[in-house]
Amino acid sequence: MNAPQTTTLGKVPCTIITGFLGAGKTTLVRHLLENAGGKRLAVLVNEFGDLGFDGSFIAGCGIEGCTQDDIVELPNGCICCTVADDFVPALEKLLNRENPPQHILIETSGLALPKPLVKAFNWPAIRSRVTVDGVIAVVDGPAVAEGQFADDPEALKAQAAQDQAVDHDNPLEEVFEDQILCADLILLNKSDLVDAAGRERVKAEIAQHLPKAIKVVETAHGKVEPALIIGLGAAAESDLAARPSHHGEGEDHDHDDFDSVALPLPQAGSPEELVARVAKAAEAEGVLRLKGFAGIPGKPMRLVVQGVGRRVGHHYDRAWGAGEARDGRLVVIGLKGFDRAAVEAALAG
Ligand SMILES: Nc1nc2c(ncn2[C@@H]2O[C@H](COP(=O)(O)OP(=O)(O)OP(=O)(O)O)[C@@H](O)[C@H]2O)c(=O)[nH]1
Repeated sequence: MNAPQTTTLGKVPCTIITGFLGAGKTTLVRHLLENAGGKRLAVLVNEFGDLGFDGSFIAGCGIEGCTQDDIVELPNGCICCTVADDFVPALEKLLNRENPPQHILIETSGLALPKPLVKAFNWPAIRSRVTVDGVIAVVDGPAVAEGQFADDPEALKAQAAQDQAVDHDNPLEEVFEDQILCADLILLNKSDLVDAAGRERVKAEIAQHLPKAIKVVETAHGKVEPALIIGLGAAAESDLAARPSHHGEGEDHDHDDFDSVALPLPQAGSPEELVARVAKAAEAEGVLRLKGFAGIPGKPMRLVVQGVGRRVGHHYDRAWGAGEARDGRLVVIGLKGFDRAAVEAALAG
């Protein structure tokens, strides 16, 4: 392959939004769409679970000027591993539109590594047409504060004592590190759930993982001035060496560490009852993320349930369509071998 061009002139800028499961990527994308200031945006959204949930959630938001065509779903698991089959063709399709977007937001799945995606911008088919304007890593403040991505300190100590290069054996930590190491800007999100001391601890933890200083901006519900995110002009595809990764050239990203399943979510008598069931499911060994929707008898709206770690939230997002089956569904993502039986038992009530 020839050396990548470094000019960004005439290219459509793309912002890659990365961040662990449930960190707040979709929330940020919605905020950016709502505050696009007249700019024609399009969104490519990739999910690990097969529910097509994030896409429907963004598309159903009723944002003015944002049509169904502007939201493209890439549901095949993990964008970083399906670059040739899914990502490049989807991007070309957007660029070939009669009225192409002025800026493209790409929301990766929470388990995707951003670097292979940045690299894909050097593919001959697209490299003269698009550039990575910036990679934004959304960090789940409370999850980091609670040590979710911390390695087992005993294991690290043992490795160091044996003079072995310190290698993370924690798939959560590896994904987290790869995501922040690729970033041009980090959003410390869910700042409303962490006190000031906690936020400082999280920043120190982030800094510990980074070889260079990257700006960290505190956000709640992804509310950030869009100009901070859009228009960074990073041309990240020409700057790959500055973005180290745990996963080397040609090395496969090990999805075998994680598992996902879509389960039916039976109706419950009340939102509280449904949330209680989902919260119980969230406690099952190895579960990382739950999201889905269900019907509540007598309610014309569908109820969305979101679990990140053990925190479960809910809200009504839209009315059920006329004749639409009110079958609830829940995507559960966890570490390989998570306790599916316990999840199913919890959901059955
Ligand atoms: N309290 C609080 N909740 C938040 C914040 N940002 C997002 N959430 C909630 O966290 C949950 C996950 O948010 P999403 O935006 O769906 O996260 P995501 O990163 O897109 O999730 P995946 O696509 O599954 O990886 C939702 O219930 C959000 O409402 C925040 O700043 N504060």
